Amino acid sequence: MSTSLLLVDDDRTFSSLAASMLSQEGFRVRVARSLHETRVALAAEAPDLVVLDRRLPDGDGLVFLPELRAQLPTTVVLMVTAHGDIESAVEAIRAGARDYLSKPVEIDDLVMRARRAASDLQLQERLRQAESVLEGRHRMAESRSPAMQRTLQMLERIATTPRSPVLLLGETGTGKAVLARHLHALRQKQGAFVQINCAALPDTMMESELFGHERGAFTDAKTARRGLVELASDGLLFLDEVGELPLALQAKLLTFLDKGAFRRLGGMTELTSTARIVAATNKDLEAEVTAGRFREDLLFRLSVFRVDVPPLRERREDVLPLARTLVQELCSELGRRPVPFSPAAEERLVSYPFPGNVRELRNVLERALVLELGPALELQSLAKGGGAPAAVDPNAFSVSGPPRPLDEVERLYVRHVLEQLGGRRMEAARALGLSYPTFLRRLEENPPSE
Ligand SMILES: Nc1ncnc2c1ncn2[C@@H]1O[C@H](COP(=O)(O)OP(=O)(O)OP(=O)(O)O)[C@@H](O)[C@H]1O
Repeated sequence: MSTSLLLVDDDRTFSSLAASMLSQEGFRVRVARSLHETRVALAAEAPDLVVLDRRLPDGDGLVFLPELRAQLPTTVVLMVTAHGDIESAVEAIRAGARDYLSKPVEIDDLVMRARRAASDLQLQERLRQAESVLEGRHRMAESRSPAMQRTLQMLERIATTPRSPVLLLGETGTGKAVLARHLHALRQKQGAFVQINCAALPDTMMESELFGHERGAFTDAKTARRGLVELASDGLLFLDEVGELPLALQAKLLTFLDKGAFRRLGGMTELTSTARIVAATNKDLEAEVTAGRFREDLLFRLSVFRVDVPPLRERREDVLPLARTLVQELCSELGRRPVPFSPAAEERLVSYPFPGNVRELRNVLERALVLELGPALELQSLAKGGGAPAAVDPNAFSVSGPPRPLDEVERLYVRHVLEQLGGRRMEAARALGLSYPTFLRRLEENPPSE
């Protein structure tokens, strides 16, 4: 999404020239020539950025600033003041303006400052998104099993070491992302926890996402952008599905791991970051090395600390406590009172193999909470198959009601296959004959009802 900007200025020549330059830079620009027009424009659509002149025909922009800030606290304001009027500039900053420009305003300067504000805004948005994705998904249930206890003790020791990389190995849905987050919390660092799925983006986008790009590095690169490696400095960068990282990027990651240094896409300057890298995979990386898809030297480098995350069937003691925690969490999301398990449901839970691990457990519970209406959860669906179906039964898929558009049916089918395979995404992609990135995209177009 491009940044929306409201330019408040009554000088017609200046405002139309500035508006056209800013539009060329990719901003969505509207112009207001008075405070009245500004109020109307703000009510119609909240802009990301406002460039606000002081002297307007029906009032003073600086007097209006507190009203604007109260109405739209996240909108960034650049104040335009008279030449040499330092006092107003200071007052504007105190009242919450991000920056100020003195008259006569150079259009290049205006564009540069607007660009800088926009890139700060995008950064905040990306961090907010990364955090909201994680929120509610990293709460770790208590674990009693010896297998998980060993894993957690190892993480505690690793947390005391400085920056060596960590490789989390385990089947899908075992909680590798949850453990990466836990390691970040144990380290008590100031930096952010940032995560990315290495299969989710095409190669060049992945490079720019990870290492950032300079302005003009490619056609759409209107502004320079910091990559996740920079954003996670003094924090932790979690690379999920690292086995899917393209070979060229594997080389770049290796250089970063060796030297802590990297270059943005299209950049000449060597930058540094103190992000700790934690990678995860459910693939056999040794086999990937043999097949020529994964660099052996990167595997060595990532393997300083290899942590096995046990599948749920090897830690049955954890199933019931986990199930109770997850039910509580799901009930609060659904705005319901917690529902207990019937004794038969508890038995089913401990004997079911959960090939999709904790993710499958969560899915089973969520479905039951929505579909079962009794006073206790029975989890009959676990009794029927005695295990997740080994293959997808296409006959089990039906769409009732009036004819639906083909893409909608396709989306429903993708979801259906994933459910039949107990939430195991890699297997679902394979069953559908889709590449993993394509599968993830289809899935995102069709989010589960969580
Ligand atoms: N110890 C735990 N406590 C609470 N929830 C957990 C725990 N472990 C896993 N989960 C939940 O199970 C689901 C899957 O966990 P997560 O995404 O961490 O698995 P993963 O091993 O990274 O999976 P994949 O390899 O498919 O990316 C998430 O909804 C997560 O919140």
